[in-house]
Amino acid sequence: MTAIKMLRLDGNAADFEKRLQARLAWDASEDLEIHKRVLDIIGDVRNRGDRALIDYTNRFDRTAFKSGAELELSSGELKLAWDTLPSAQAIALQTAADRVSAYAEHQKLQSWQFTELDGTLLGQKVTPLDRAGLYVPGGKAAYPSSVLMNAIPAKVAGVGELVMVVPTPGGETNPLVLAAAYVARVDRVFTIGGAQAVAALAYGTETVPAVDKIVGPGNIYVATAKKLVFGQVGIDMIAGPSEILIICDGQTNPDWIAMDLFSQAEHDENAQAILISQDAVFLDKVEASINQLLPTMERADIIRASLTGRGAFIKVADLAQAAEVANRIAPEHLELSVENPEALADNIRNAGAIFMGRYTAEALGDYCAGPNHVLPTSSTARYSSPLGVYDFQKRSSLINCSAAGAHNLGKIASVLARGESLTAHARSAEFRV
Ligand SMILES: NC(=O)c1ccc[n+]([C@@H]2O[C@H](COP(=O)([O-])OP(=O)(O)OC[C@H]3O[C@@H](n4cnc5c(N)ncnc54)[C@H](O)[C@@H]3O)[C@@H](O)[C@H]2O)c1
Ligand SMILES: N[C@H](CO)Cc1c[nH]c[nH+]1
Ligand SMILES: [Zn+2]
Repeated sequence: MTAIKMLRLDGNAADFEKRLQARLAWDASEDLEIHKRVLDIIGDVRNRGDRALIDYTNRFDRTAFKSGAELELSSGELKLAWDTLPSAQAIALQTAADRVSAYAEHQKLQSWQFTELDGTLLGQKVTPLDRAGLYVPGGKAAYPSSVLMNAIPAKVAGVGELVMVVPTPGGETNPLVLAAAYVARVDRVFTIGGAQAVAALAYGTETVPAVDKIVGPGNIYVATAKKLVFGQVGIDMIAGPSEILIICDGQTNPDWIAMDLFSQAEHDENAQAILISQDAVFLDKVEASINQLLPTMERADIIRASLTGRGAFIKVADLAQAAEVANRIAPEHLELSVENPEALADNIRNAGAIFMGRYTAEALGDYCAGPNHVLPTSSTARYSSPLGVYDFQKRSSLINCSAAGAHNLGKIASVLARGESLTAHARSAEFRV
């Protein structure tokens, strides 16, 4: 096995910015081809409904479904999966679900209103979505934890109906995924994936009900489909390959840091794992740990491809510069493996989730710490936030004018409406003055 040599970047080099951006760039060379293929799939599912859904599912997931009804799992199947789960798994799943739920309760938006002096009431009414679609990835790996992370905030928000889709390659259902759907009280589960599942959720078929919003991560076909159906339905975000950025002061066990980098690299050949330190000798030690630990990993090939293709070690002058670089990268996950993580966190503006201190492995957040693991990737943490209860709630403005309020506001509206030459607007307001 050839040793991995991590790409080294120097934060003070003249070409640093250029080299960093090149490393962060997400290869979009195939995008147009995939875009076209996904558009075709969506169009076909819209036109032919279940028939197209079944054809694509059988083709891409190597299944042999004949009718739409076969695509749905019964509530009995979900319960059976839960009832027959080994007790250690059942306890872990339930504990994780309880923690995710307790955290989500803090995120609930509440309706509010206030009354003005003339008796006019203004406010905002918060309403859960009627029906949400949850995409749970299932191509290369099964993700029971993603079931919890997507479904629980929706339930806490009070969504009327939760419809989950998950591909079952080769027709194999994953018991832990089904048990997670049971624990999270998902209402309906369909064994479909990819762009065809997203299209079915967006437009509905004879079997799959159309939803109001689709959430959840997935591969490039899923992400592209979500982009294309946006507008017909809401979407949470376009989640790209997993990312981890670690800032370490050089005092954490290098094996821990190497394994934390592996933890996200093992998701995908395109996952991104980056380490920043002011200590060049420590970077060497972590590289040695990587090479020592890699042969012990089950997903060594994926980790190797990820680290060599998209990983990097960045040497900076000090932790202040490390924070600056992290803000530019705006990673999905940021570990602050330093002596005083609170002080460093004060300087962080852009990150999906911040894991503070040497003991806070990112993996804990993936499963059971409580915060959601569906997070903004590809630098989108500059402007977006983790999946949460608020993604399943919408807001309506409330206006209830008293007679006095209608009089006061009517005069203002009239002037502005006439300024826009919108006479009906003006007269509608004036009638009440
Ligand atoms: N951000 C997060 O929170 C999070 C969580 C879990 C997983 N992930 C990511 O989600 C992704 C999951 O990807 P996956 O592939 O394992 O599962 P997936 O469920 O996203 O994709 C599988 C589906 O892709 C479709 N597909 C495969 N090849 C195709 C082709 N040639 N043409 C058309 N459709 C095709 C098939 O329909 C298949 O059902 C990974 O990148 C992983 O890192 C992210
Ligand atoms: N790290 C992933 C999000 O990037 C979530 C996950 C699920 N299972 C393990 N990890
Ligand atoms: Zn993970």
